[in-house]
Amino acid sequence: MATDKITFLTNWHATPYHAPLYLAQSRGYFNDEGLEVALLEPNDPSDVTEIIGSGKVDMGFKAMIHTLAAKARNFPVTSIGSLLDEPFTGVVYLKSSGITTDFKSLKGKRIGYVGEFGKIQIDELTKYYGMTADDYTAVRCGMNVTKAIIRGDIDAGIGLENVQMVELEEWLAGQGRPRDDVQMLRIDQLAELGCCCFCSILYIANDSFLAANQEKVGKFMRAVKRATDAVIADPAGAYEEYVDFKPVMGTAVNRKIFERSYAYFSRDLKNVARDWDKVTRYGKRLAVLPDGFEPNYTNAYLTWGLEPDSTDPVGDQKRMVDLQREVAEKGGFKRLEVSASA
Ligand SMILES: Cc1ncc(COP(=O)(O)O)c(C=O)c1O
Repeated sequence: MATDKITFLTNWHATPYHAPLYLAQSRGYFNDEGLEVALLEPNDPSDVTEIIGSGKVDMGFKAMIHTLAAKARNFPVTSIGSLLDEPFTGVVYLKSSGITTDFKSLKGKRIGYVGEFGKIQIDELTKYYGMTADDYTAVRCGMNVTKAIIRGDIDAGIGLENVQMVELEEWLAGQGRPRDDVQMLRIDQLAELGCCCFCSILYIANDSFLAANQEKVGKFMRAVKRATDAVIADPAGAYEEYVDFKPVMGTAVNRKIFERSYAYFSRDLKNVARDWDKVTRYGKRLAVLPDGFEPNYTNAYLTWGLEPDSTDPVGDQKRMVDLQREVAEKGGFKRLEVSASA
């Protein structure tokens, strides 16, 4: 039996930064485009590209590095747009762990990672800091990195500034401890990448599905763009609707995660060519991608005006640090005005 429904697998269990996807469903934006969409959640985030690449599911969300690696491993997928642009990712630790801003302080520590690539990234970094992969213990944690830090099972773990850091900040506050006891060693800075684009979260599609359903995919992207516009225009209202649809979003921690994710939403959903070039080079450096590998993305399904690329991506990152610090301290919804050429 066949179904006309588009199946869509998220990169993580339902999380606050998935708001545009769920809003497109709850407001009927998919239906307005004549689409029916089944939204699915993984239990192991490392399954996602394999499931989509093998055609068991049509579309989904995944980070850039995983999307590139999927193609290299013969799970053919293509990114057709961006959900989150460059959310800061790194080794998240509590000051009490003895870890400092010096990478070498990871020596002898237990570092949690989600699925696979976190370990590959840390292993590669150890070389630059005169260490080897045996100088620390890598612990695979799946979606439980925050819990493992709280339980003391690991000394630090790979996470996002707008998710795991927020969870730990709120846990610390609940214990009467200062929120800034949680810190991050940013992987992009340690690896001198100049952007956190390897962790940009993308809309991806199975290549055969894409080839056979171009019009449908264009409609899908129109629906999520409409929802993204709605989230950016009225984040508080959009979030209330998300809570109605997914009651688990209604916690204080999830509201904070949403505030901290707001600045990272891509407004035009564009795949940024410069970022793909950088991460393709990084993937080759990590030996995850072969020489001559061509990145798998297209903006062909984004049928609205795309914004010009930023003229100062490094400056944008610095301003983003300040903006996120302000949001962490004061709350609210703030976005960066990106410096773009006219
Ligand atoms: C968003 C995101 N999650 C998780 C990871 C860690 O990768 P893995 O889940 O394969 O360990 C990365 C690595 O870049 C990432 O960008």
